[in-house]
Amino acid sequence: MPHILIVDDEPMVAMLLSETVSQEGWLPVCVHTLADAREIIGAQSFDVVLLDIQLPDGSGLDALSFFVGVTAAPEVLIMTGYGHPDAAGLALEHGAWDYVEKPINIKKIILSIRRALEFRQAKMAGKKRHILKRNGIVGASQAIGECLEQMAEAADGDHSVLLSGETGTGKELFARAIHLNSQRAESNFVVVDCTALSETLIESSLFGHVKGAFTDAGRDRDGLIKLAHRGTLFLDEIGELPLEIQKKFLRVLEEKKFRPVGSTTEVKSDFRLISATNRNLDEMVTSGDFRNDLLYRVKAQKIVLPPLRNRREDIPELVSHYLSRICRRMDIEPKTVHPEFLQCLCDYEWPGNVRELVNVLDQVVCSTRAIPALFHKHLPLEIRSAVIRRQAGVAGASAPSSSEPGAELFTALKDQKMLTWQDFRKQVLETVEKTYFERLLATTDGDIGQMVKIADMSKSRIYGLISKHDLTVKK
Ligand SMILES: Nc1ncnc2c1ncn2[C@@H]1O[C@H](COP(=O)(O)OP(=O)(O)OP(=O)(O)O)[C@@H](O)[C@H]1O
Repeated sequence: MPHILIVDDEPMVAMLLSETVSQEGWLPVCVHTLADAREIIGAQSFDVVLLDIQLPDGSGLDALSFFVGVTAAPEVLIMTGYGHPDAAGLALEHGAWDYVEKPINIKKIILSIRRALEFRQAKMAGKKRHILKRNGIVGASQAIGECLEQMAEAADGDHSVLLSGETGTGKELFARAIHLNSQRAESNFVVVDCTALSETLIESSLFGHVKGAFTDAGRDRDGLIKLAHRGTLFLDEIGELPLEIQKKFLRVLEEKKFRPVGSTTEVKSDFRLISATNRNLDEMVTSGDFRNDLLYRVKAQKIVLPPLRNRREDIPELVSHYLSRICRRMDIEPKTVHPEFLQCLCDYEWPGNVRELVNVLDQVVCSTRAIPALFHKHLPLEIRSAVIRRQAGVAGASAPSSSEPGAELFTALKDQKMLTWQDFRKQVLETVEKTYFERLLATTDGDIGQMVKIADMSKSRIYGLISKHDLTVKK
């Protein structure tokens, strides 16, 4: 039910308006000062405000910018004294929906409120359309935010989109999200895995065939392109399409019609194309393995999905999202996660990106079904040792000269003052970590932007390590 705020200091006018509004089935609230209006609008949302100009604590006109500036701002109807055309014009210029002159003509004001409500409904419906369905895309990093913006832009249009990125970065997930948010969402999303189609089958899979077109063609069959009519065709790993098929597919893209294998008649399909690749198609064009004219057609918009190691700050959210999902699926209690477990996941390089992370979590949950808390030792050995090797790589890079922290540990080793391997490793890593961040601070003069770039780590993690070792920029 629409909520109407009436701001008028004349009790008779306020009462009359309130009764009229109620009779229309709308909910009125009356206040007599600007201060009260400001207070109530901060606490409750209204669809329309009927605002008098002359109020005991100021001018409605001056307060107009406040009303039209609040979140989910109401439509404002200014009530002016008779013969104040300037005030009416000013009100409209400053964002009022309409103005009515006093003394109030009930019919006129009801009509104006109705129109304001209709306009508002249409405006809200338009806004709702643009609220993105994330389709399970997790992450709040700047990199993912930029991809979501590009996804929204793609969903708004009907042009071809090329998604590129390493394996497991979410190309198919984003392709589905574009489709779901597009005007084609009600029709099919047809996936064509170009790596899974054999060269002999690819043509009939894409274009369909008629009965008798080849030995096994016992009946007519529609191809995937036809299935995508009015919907979206998703060509996964488009770089794998044989050159001969690329040529035929280019024609389909240009003319939106094609001939099924063995047929003499052309078939039409109105589909939107989204393609994905983890190969460099520009290089494939140079080497003659991909047609330039096709590339030009498939990448009206290109979205590059970042590898997980470049957005490590999303790892904790991904872990929590997938852990609860996996536990739900396996019908087991949710698990808690020890900081060291999470740290190790954040430090790993993730060559297989989110897919690899999901598989690792699956593996961990399977092997710890009855254990409620996950620790570092529950992670697969290859992940733990890869992280250690990576950190030791950093250690190697900052190989200790005798004047640097860390050097004494190596000297200790040379001098045969042996520690246990655990203690030695821990000390080396701690010292090397400190040395690395000391150097990083000195090299960048404490510029966090540069540190993020050089270390390839998130701001929060860098700040965390700097504070752990109590470091400051050395002048
Ligand atoms: N940002 C993300 N948020 C949540 N899940 C993600 C995200 N990115 C990828 N995934 C998950 O990772 C797995 C792999 O994603 P997807 O298949 O979309 O990757 P891809 O880039 O198409 O991989 P490939 O190139 O190997 O086909 C899926 O389970 C997907 O749901």
